[in-house]
Amino acid sequence: EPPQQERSALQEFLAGTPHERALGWNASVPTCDWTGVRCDAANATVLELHLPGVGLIGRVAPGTLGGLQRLQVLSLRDNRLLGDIPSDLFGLTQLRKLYLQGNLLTGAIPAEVGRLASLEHLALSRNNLTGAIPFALNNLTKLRSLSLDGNSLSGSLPSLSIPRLQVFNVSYNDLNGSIPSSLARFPPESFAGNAQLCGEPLIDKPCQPPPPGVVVPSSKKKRKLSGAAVVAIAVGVGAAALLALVLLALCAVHRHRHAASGEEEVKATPPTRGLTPSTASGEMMGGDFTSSSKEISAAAAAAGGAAERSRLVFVGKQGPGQHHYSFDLEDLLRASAEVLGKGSLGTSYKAVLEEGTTVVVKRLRDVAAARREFAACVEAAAAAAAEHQNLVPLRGYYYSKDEKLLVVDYLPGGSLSARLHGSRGTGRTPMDWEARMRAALCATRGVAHLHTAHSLAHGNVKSSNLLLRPDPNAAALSDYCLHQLFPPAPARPGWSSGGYRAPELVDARRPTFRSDVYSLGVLFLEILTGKSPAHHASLDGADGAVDLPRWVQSVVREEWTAEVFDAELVRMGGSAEEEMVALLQVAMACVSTAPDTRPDAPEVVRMIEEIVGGHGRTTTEESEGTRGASEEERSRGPTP
Ligand SMILES: Nc1ncnc2c1ncn2[C@@H]1O[C@H](COP(=O)(O)OP(=O)(O)OP(=O)(O)O)[C@@H](O)[C@H]1O
Repeated sequence: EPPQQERSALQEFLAGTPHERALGWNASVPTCDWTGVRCDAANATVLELHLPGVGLIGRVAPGTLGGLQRLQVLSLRDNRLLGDIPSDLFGLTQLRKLYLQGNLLTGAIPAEVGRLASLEHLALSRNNLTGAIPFALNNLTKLRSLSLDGNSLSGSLPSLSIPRLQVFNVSYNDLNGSIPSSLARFPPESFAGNAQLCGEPLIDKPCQPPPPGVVVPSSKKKRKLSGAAVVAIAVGVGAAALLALVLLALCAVHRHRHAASGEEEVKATPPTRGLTPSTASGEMMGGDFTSSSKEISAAAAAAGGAAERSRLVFVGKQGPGQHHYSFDLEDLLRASAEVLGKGSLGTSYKAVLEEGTTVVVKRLRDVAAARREFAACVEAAAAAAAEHQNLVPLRGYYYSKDEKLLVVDYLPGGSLSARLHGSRGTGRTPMDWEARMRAALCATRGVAHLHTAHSLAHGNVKSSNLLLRPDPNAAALSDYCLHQLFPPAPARPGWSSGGYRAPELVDARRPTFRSDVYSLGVLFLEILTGKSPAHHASLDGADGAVDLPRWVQSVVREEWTAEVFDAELVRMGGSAEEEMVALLQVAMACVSTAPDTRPDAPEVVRMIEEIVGGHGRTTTEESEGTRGASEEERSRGPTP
C-alpha cells in the first residue's frame, strides 16, 4: 500500500471536490486498485491519477493533491473544474504529464508553472484562462507538447525556445503582436483564431512593414517579438503538433509492441486498469461516458477554424441508445493498439483507450477526397449506419494533409471470413447452417438499408467486412460508402476485387445498387461453398478467369448441385439441404452477368426471409421483427 499520506491526499481530494459520479474508492479495496489510480510495480507509491470525464464539478479541494509527492501523471481533463489552476499542483515536481483541458478553469497561468521541470506534456486547452502566457514556460526544458488553445489568453507571445517541443497550440485566444521567430516553425493552425497575431507562419497576416527608408535595428525588433507573442505562437503550433503526435503514436505503439522499443508516450496501457474496466473487453456498453458533445475538440467552439479542422471529429447521432465518447486524439495516442489487419483501404488498428473503451481506428491510404468531401461522405455514412444494427457504427474521423483516420466500433466476434476460412480442420467448430443464413440475412439487410433509406451504395461487400456479434441477427457490415474517398479504380487494383466485383463495374469508385447485389451473391456463394472468392480465382490456376460464380455455374449446369456445398455443412447433416439449394438460387440470381436481371436488395431480403421463415426456424417474434424492419425500409423508398 502507498503511504498513509498519499491515501489521505486522495481521499481528501475526492471528499472535498464535488463530483457527479461515484468513483467507488472504497477503503476496503487496495488504494492502487481504485478507479484511475496507478501505482509503481511494488504498489508502494501513487504514480498516476487519471480521472478524465468523471463529472468533477467545482473547485479542487486545496491542500489535497499536493500530498501525492511522487505523482508523474495527472489527468483531470473534461470535467467541470472551476477556479484557478490548483496551486498545489505546482509543488508536484515529478509531474511528467498534466492534462487539465476541457474544464472551466479561470485566472492566469502562474509563473510557478516553471517549477514543473520534469513536465513533458502540458494541456490546458478549452478552459477560460486569461492573462499572458508566462515566460517561465521556458524552464520546462523537457516539454514536448504545450496546448493552450481555446482560452482567453492575451498579450503577446513570449519567445519560447524549448528544443524538444513538437506540439504547440495557442489557437483561439486573444493574443496579439508578432510571432517570435523561435515559434515560427510551427504550422499556422497553431496560431489561428487570434485576430491580432501576425507574422510567420501566418503568411496572409504579415506584420506591419516598417515605413520605407526606416531601418529597424534587429535587437529592437526582437524585443518587440519577445514575451507573450512568442508564447502565443508556440501554443498555437502545439495543437497541430499534438495531432501529429497522436497519429505517430498509434503507429509507434504498434512498432513498440513488436520491436520492444519506442517512445514512452506510446507505451501500451494495460486495458484492465482503465477507468471503466467493465467495458474493457468486448463491445462498448454505452451510456457511461459523460461527453455528449459531437466534437471532442478543444477548438470546437471556434467553428470553422483551422485548429478545429485538424481534430478528431465525432459524427453521427449521439442520441439516447447511442454510445457517447469522451476520448480525443490524445487518448488514441496513449491507447494500447494492435494491428487487426491490412486491407485495401489501409490498416486497421484495435485501440483500447485508457477508459477501457475499445475502438477500431482505420488509417486510410491514398485518400483523394478534399476535407469537405471527406467530412460529408463520412457523415452521411455514419448517419445511415446509426439507424441500422446491421451496419457497424461509425463514430468519428480525423483528417489532415498527411493522415486520414476513421474511428468505428470494435466488434469482438471477428469477421465472417475468419469464421468461414480460419484454421479449418483443427479443433474448430464449423459454422452451422442457421448461423450462415443469419449472416447472409444481416448483410443483405444492411445493404438494403443503405440503398432504400439513403440511396447509398455500399461498394465493398465482402466476408471480411461482415463482422459477427453474439446476437446472430446483428452481424454488421463495415467499410460502407467509402469508395468516393478514393481515386478511380485503375489506381487501386485491390479495391472491391478478390472476386466480389461485378463484371460490368469498370470504375470501382462508381459502385451501383446492382453491383452491391452482385457482391452479395458472391458472399452467399462463399457461405454455401466455404470457398473464399479471393483465393479461388488464383487457386483454379491455369485459366485465371475462373471465379467463384462461374465455377458454381459450371458445376450446377452439370447437375452436381450438391457438390458445390461446403463439405463441413454437408457433414453436419440435418435437413438444411433444401434451404441451401434455395439460397443457391438466390445467389445465382444475384451474380447474373446482366445487371438488370438481378433482384434488388429489398427483394433479396424478402427471399432470404422466406427461406428462413418457411421452415419454421425463426420464432414468430423474430420473423415479425424482420419483416417490420424491411417493410419500414421499403416504405421509405429511395431518396431523390
Ligand atoms: N470494427 C471492427 N471490429 C472488429 N474487427 C474488425 C473491425 N474492422 C475490421 N476488422 C478486422 O480487421 C481486419 C482488417 O480489416 P480491414 O477493414 O482493414 O481490411 P479488410 O476488411 O480485409 O479489407 P478492406 O480494407 O478492403 O475492407 C479484418 O480481419 C477485419 O475483419
